[in-house]
Amino acid sequence: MEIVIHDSPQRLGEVAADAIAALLAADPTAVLGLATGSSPRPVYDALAARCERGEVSFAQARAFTLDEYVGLPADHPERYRNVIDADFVSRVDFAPGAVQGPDGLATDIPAACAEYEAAIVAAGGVDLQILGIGTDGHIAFNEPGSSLASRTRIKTLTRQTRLDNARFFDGDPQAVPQHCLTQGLATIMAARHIVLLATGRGKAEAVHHLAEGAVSAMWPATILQHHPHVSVLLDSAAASRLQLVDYYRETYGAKPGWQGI
Ligand SMILES: N[C@@H]1[C@@H](O)[C@H](O)[C@@H](COP(=O)(O)O)O[C@@H]1O
Repeated sequence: MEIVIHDSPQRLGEVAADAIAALLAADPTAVLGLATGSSPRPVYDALAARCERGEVSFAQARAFTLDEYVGLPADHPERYRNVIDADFVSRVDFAPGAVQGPDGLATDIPAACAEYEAAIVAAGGVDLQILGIGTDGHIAFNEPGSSLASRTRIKTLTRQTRLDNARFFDGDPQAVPQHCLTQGLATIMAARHIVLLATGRGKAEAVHHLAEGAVSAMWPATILQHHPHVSVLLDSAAASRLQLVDYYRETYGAKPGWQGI
């Protein structure tokens, strides 16, 4: 797991955008994993700007989103599919139908989850997965206690996550759906490169567990310690509880410029 610390979220976004641009330059048909939330927005802003300048194209690429609330109407602005469209997909040149997400309105939820897993496999798997992290250490919507071997399924959100996400629902935690569909931890682990972004002191405890804690379903993101290629992009506040912070800064500072993340 590589830890990269920069104080500007824009700089973190550019580091992740560099990795995605390099991937697409090598393989224009690459498969991306997209995350909703505020943490990845600088990545999407950087990529949208590059696409507008003609420096990167998603025309042949495909993408899968991580998770979705169950039961939000198709036109609800907080439906994750609509959020990712507004934050990123509508700002670049993906072909129609190239971006898929779990169907939170499916009548047969287990079948929809199985189909989603099959679609990711049929696309050849995810080459680069963008991730955020919840304050309780969840990734996608894999809450504490999630099976470390889980696949796409329905989950119940914790009170903490509904409180955290109430800011998108006029501050009302009760308005945040109680259920979601989410890629499982094993689904996420199958991605070939994982780039996780976290900023702000509120994420410091979760980031400490992610990088330096014991692997445990109580902190689901810790499963990433078992992945061979994870890049964790942090600001100083999110990195503030890391014991080896000086070592991480020295290591990244001494890295050859050509190497990328
Ligand atoms: N399901 C999403 C996660 O995918 C995201 O990582 C997390 C943190 O969001 P933010 O980046 O806005 O802090 O929020 C939600 O719960």
